[in-house]
Amino acid sequence: MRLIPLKTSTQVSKWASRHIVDHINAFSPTADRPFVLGLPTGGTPLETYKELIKLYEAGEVSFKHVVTFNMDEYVGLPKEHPESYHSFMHNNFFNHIDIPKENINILNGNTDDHDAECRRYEEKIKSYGKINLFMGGVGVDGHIAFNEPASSLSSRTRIKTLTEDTLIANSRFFDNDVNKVPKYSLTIGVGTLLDAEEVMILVTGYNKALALQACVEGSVNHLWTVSALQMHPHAVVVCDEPATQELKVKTVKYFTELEARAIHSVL
Ligand SMILES: N[C@@H]1[C@@H](O)[C@H](O)[C@@H](COP(=O)(O)O)O[C@@H]1O
Repeated sequence: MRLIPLKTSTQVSKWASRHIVDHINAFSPTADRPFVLGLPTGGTPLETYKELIKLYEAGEVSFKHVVTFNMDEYVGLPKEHPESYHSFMHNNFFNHIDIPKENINILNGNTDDHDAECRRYEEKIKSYGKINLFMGGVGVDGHIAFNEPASSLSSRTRIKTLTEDTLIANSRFFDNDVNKVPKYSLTIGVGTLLDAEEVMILVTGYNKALALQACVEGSVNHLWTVSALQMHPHAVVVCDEPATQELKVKTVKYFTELEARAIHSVL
């Protein structure tokens, strides 16, 4: 695992966006050989999406031959609802770049047959071979996508019940009314995520410090599904200083020295 310990969340977004753009450009995608990018929602990646749009506008990257798969979607929330992950992704990213509509994949949380929809999603990912780079965030309780505590670390795309903690955390997007937050989601599994060629997780803020500790220093444990990243051959965790407050000084020093050049690139 690589840990990139940066100072601020702005640096995290600059590092992450540059990392994505460099990967896409190094891949030289074509219509027949697209770059496959996994994407998250949430507050954390918002700045990274803004940076990616800036890099697109500056002519540094094109998304014409990029295919995307989103991590998750609420069940039963109309696509047009302002807080659906469909709306989030279009408003904050897709509407501002040159990605063709047919290259965008988001789980349909409004189907009658959730299992069939999840199978379809897994098969569509497989039809491209693999996801080249999966970006993600992490929940306060260490969940990745909507793989809540005690999710199987070999899980695939499926329906999940959201925990009370997640309902409370996400109620900030629903008038602070926990009753308005959908109770279920469709989400890629931990196994689906681990199949990606590379996984990059963004962790910012004090409230994510325990999740970062579990991810980097804890043992692999289904109660902190983010810890499954330790099993991945190419996992990169990009964090700001507040998120490191539960890590050992030794851990932070170790990665800071190891990643001095990578850290310097955004200072
Ligand atoms: N399903 C999403 C996750 O993919 C996201 O990582 C998490 C944290 O969101 P935020 O970045 O807003 O803290 O929220 C939701 O639960």
